[in-house]
Amino acid sequence: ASDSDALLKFKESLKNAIALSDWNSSVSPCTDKKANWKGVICWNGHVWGLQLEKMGLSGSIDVDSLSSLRFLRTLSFMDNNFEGSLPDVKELGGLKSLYLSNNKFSGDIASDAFAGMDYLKKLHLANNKFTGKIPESLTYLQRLIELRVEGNRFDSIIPEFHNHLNYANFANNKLEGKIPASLAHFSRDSFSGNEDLCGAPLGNCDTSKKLSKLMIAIIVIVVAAALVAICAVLIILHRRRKTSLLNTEAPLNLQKGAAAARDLDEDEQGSIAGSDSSRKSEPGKLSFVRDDIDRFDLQDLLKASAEILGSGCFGSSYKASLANGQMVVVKRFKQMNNFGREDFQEHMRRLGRLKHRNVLPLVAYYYRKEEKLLVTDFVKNGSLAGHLHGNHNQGHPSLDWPTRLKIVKGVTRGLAYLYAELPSLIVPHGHIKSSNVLLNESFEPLLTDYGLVPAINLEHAQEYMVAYKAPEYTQQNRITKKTDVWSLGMLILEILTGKFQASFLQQAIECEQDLASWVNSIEQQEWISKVIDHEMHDTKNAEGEIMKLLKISLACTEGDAEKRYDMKEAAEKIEGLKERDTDDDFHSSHTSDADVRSLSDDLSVSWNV
Ligand SMILES: Nc1ncnc2c1ncn2[C@@H]1O[C@H](COP(=O)(O)OP(=O)(O)OP(=O)(O)O)[C@@H](O)[C@H]1O
Repeated sequence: ASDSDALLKFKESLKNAIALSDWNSSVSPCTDKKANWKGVICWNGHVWGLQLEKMGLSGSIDVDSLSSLRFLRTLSFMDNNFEGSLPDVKELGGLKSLYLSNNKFSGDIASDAFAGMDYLKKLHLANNKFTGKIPESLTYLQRLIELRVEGNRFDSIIPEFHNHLNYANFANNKLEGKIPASLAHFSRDSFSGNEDLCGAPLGNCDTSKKLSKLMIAIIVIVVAAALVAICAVLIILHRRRKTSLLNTEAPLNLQKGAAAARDLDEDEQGSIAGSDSSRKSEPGKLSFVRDDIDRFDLQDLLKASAEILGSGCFGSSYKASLANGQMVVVKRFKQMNNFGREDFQEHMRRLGRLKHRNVLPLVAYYYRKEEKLLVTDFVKNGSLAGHLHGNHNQGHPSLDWPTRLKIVKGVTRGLAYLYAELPSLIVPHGHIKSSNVLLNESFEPLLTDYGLVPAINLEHAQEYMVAYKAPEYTQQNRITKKTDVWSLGMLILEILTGKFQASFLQQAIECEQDLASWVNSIEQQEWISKVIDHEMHDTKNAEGEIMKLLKISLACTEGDAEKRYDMKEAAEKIEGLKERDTDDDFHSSHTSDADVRSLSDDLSVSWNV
């Protein structure tokens, strides 16, 4: 069967495959390197990979159909809703990488589940509900270099690995016993959250620890038994008293709604504060950080008709239409426990005070220990990502150069404002990417998801947030005041090339270069013909300015942070750009950075960083 038939058959077994609506037999999935179907990665006209992430997919994974894709080397189904046992992946013997993290797969994995997968280099099974033993067959895959199984329910001991893993993560399972010597060089984080694991890099496996645990267990049982006895006595006394009152009392009416609201607020203990931290508890209330909008409460949100906008790396975002016609977006954050309640409220109020035409204001928040909600206005024109990579398939015109320049300038002004207003944050934005740039009716950009790095659990932030994809983090484990500038540069490259920076997804497909290295690998004379997005029509009299912006974006994405522009320089250069080349610099496509015009009059930010 052709690749097209195989994929269409594979799609039949998926549920909720709305995102794959462009998969149809009228066009083949691949033309040479170019993929015509969403989520398909092509090589020489063949399907080389599938990257079906964050699509809300469920159903079953039809491995049989995939096995007829002869060139299939990489598969990712991360961040979906797949359930049930691990698919029979060993049928796909040519796979080099397999990413199944963040689904709901469950059950034991057969010991030979990966037998014969001799090309497998990377395997991610994290954050599912797998149980039982870590499959033995993994330990013999000679090419395996990266293994992530954290956040499951694997138990028993970790087997000895006979291969050379560069990275492994077993954290947050129920593993026990001594860590095998072959894995002892990994960091403690790779094993944390397994109570009964011991040996390097964790503590010694001494028996006294086991004994003291036993003692603690005995004490706990004795204390619990005593408490039960006391409670029993109290209940008997209370019942006696109650029977005497029953004759006079009206029947108790437990309203369902009230009970539900209490459930939702069970850890609130009535202490959600509003904009005034001293305000008394108001369970079930949203905390508003702005005064200029009509208030609504959590119940209104729960009752509103809601539409899921997408699931990002923190949780899902919903558009809610309130009874009064107001439309808001509610974003749920699960991994946001870095701050205690007080500090969280303080931080939200700080973000709530921000006011700039290119910064989407926070409207309200809701605090629970396990989950936070952030509420913003709904922005009708959607995200820049949608306009760059999706909408024109659905009949929307692509963005022209003047609009792209306007967006770049707006984003830069918004970012410069965040730098000025949040000087204590190393990365005042921290998560700049095209889905976090929303466009209003006149295509003025609005930054969202800013200022959140300090609130997000560090491990989660390190894995998913854009700031942590910067070279200074990947190479030297640090982020700096210039890190957001790198993200800005990457965003500008995406805007100019129309290409998506794949490494911003949880995993970079192996052959994918980053955009900056790709542009750098091409001769400058060829940039206009090869690099810039041809959907950006009518660029004839603007090529000089486009070249300048490309150079600025490369200076912003410079790998060596020392040499990289700082925010002030980047903003000045960008402000200097014009929609059209003037006569003077019409032939300036090879001008040096020094020629790029500097400080413009309308740079209105005060620099206090
Ligand atoms: N206020 C808003 N108005 C309109 N669309 C929005 C709004 N906020 C988010 N969106 C869109 O909803 C979708 C889901 O957003 P969400 O923030 O949950 O995920 P994301 O931006 O894709 O990833 P991440 O969680 O990493 O930020 C995105 O396409 C985003 O552009």
